[in-house]
Amino acid sequence: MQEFDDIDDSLLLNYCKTIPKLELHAHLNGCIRQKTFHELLSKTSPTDLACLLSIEEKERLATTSHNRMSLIFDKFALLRSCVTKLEDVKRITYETLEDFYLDNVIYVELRTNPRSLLDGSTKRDYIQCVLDVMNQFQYDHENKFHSRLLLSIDRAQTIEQGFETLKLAKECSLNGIELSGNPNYKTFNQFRPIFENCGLLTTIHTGELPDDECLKENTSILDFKPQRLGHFNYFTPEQYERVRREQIPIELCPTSNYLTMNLKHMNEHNFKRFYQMNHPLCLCTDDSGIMNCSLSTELYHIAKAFQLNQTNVYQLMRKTCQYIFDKQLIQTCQSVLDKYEKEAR
Ligand SMILES: CNc1ncnc2c1ncn2[C@@H]1O[C@H](COP(=O)(O)O)[C@@H](O)[C@H]1O
Repeated sequence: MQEFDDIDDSLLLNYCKTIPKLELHAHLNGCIRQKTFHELLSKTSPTDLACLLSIEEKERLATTSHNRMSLIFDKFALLRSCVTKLEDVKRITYETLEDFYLDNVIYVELRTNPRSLLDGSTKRDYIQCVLDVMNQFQYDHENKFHSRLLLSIDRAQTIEQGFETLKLAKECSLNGIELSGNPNYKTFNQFRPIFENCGLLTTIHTGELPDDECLKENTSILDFKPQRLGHFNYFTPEQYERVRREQIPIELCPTSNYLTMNLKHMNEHNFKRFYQMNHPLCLCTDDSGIMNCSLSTELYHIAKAFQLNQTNVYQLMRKTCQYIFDKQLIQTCQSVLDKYEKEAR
C-alpha cells in the first residue's frame, strides 16, 4: 500500500479524490456553483453582481473572525435575493448532487432552510422540489449514491417559524433538523423547546465566534445534548473536556473554519487536538460553492497539514459512517469503503 509519510502531493490528492466519501455538513444554497451564482445574480440585478464582487474583494482584506463571518453572511443575503424560483432551487439541488457525486461522495446530508419563493411556491413546495431531485438522482445513479435532507432553523427566525420547520420535517419523514445562521444571534435558548423531545436527530452550530456570549451558549447546547455539533471552533477547557467525555461527534469544515477563524495555516486547525484523542469527527465542506472547496480537497488539506497517511484517511472516513443520520445506511457505506480499501491494497 502506498503511504504518504514521504508526502507525495499528487498521490495524496488522488487518494483523497478517489476514496468513497461521506458528507454530513453541507448547506444546500451554500453549495451553489460560483458560475450559477453569478449567472442568477446578473439576471436579477447587475448591481447585486457588482456588490458580490466587492464583498469578495473585502474578504481578501478582512482580518478578524467577526469581519469575515459578516462578509460571508452578506453573500448569503445576496444568494437569497437571486434564488427566487422553484426552478432555481431545482437547478442548485441537481448541480450540488452532481458535484458531490463526481467527487466520489457516496452519502450526503444536505441541509436547508425551507422558504417560500417569489414564484408563489410554499415552503412545502420547496422541500418537495429538493426531495424530488434527490430521489430522481438516486434512481438515475442506481443507488450508488445516497442523499438525505435535514431542515435548518435559522438563528434569526422566530420560534413560530422554528416550530413550523419541525412540523414540516416530520410531515416529510426527514431524519433530522439543525440550527444554523448568523452566529451573532445567540438564540439557541429560544429554540431549545423545539429541539427538545423533537423526535428527530439534531445537530447544532456551536462555538462559531470567539466571544463570551458564544461560549455561554455552548454550555446550553451541550446541556441539551445534540447528536452532533457543527464547527465547535471556540470553547472553554471545561467544554472541551465535556465534549470529549461525552464523545459528541463534531462536524469540522476545514476551509470554512480556516476562513472564519482567520487561521494563518491549516495546521492551526482544531482537527489535531480532537484527532489525537481519537474523538468522533467528520470532515465536511459547509458551503462548497461559497467557500470554493470540495470534500476531496478538504480531506487533502487536513491530511497534508497533519501528515495523515492513506490508512489514516480511510479510517477517518470509515468512522464517519457511524455518525450519519440515516442509520440504515451505515453498513452500506462501510461495505463500499471496505471494498475500496481492499482493492487499493
Ligand atoms: C460559516 N458557516 C455557517 N455558519 C452558520 N450558518 C451557515 C454557515 N454556512 C451556511 N449557513 C446557513 O446556511 C444558509 C444557506 O443555505 P440554505 O439557504 O439553508 O440552503 C445560510 O444563509 C446560513 O443561514
